[in-house]
Amino acid sequence: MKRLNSQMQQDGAPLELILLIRTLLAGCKEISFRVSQGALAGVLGSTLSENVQGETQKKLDVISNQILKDILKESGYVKAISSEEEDDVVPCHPDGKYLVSFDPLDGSSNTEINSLIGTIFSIAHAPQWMEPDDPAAFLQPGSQMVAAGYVLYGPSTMLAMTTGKGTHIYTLDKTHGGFLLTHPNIQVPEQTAEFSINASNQRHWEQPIQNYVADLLAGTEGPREKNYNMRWVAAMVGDIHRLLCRGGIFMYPYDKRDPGKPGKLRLLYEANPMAFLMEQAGGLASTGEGRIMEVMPEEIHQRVPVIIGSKDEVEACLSYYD
Ligand SMILES: O=P(O)(O)OC[C@H]1O[C@](O)(COP(=O)(O)O)[C@@H](O)[C@@H]1O
Ligand SMILES: [Mg+2]
Ligand SMILES: [Mg+2]
Repeated sequence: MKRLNSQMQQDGAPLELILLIRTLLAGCKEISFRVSQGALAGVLGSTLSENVQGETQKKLDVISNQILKDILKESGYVKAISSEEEDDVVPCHPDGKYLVSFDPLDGSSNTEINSLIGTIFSIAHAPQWMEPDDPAAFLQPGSQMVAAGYVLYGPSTMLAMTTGKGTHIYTLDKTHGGFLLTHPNIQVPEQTAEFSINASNQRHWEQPIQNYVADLLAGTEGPREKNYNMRWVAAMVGDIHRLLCRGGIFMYPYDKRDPGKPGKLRLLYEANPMAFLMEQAGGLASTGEGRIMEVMPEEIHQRVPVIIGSKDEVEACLSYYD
């Protein structure tokens, strides 16, 4: 079975990017071990401190963030980091060629119930003019990413990654510690009968999503003339993994609760990397108004609405916005 290294070489990734990704994944392997220890490691539960987004941090969030930060700072390949768990940009090496954005632990409320969680990351070039502590360099559209992916900590630890030449899924062989290519060049089915949305927010949704979901729920008696099933992992990383494996549509739409928060998910380290993976697998990723990867970020923790998944179904959803 092919190893991660040879697939990245075959896809034409430059050596320094390959070395950076290997470093990042060494951190993820350590997170995978910590996560698998669960309550035994004494790492679960809340620290009762709040992160920049006002959510209570779980200890594993803090630990995962520290692991990735330390390993990337020491590597020399990275000029600066932006992380869900850091208020500001973290300066690294002045000569580092890359910028890394990550959500160290996505779906962290799932840690308490031993359910799916993961790390999401995106990598872009660091401009030469940039000072390592300057957040401005992170404000580039997702179309500038050179690599993106996630590591899913489930019954097995899996990596989904793209360097712009297709999306590949690897499985961590825990006997020797390497990621092996188990699902090369995946293609998301264009059609689906499965959708994911947190329906408890329904009263807050904007009208196009209200109308679209109502038509899905109407099943064979409605205009879509087919019955849909619903799935919700409560961790974007788990929902997107299901979509990559068998298709579907995932939505965290704009809702009317707080005009300052256009959606829940963060552009740099949640929406953009998932959009890159999805597009490279033949799917689509939109805000409802345009392609996620073309959104120009205004700040590093910016939130965006997300409509992502099987091509025909995302297009059907977007037709409600016309
Ligand atoms: O079920 P909810 O509360 O609507 O939120 C679920 C969403 O929140 C998130 O967990 C946010 O990620 P974090 O755990 O990194 O804050 C997404 O992964 C997920 O899709
Ligand atoms: Mg998250
Ligand atoms: Mg998180």
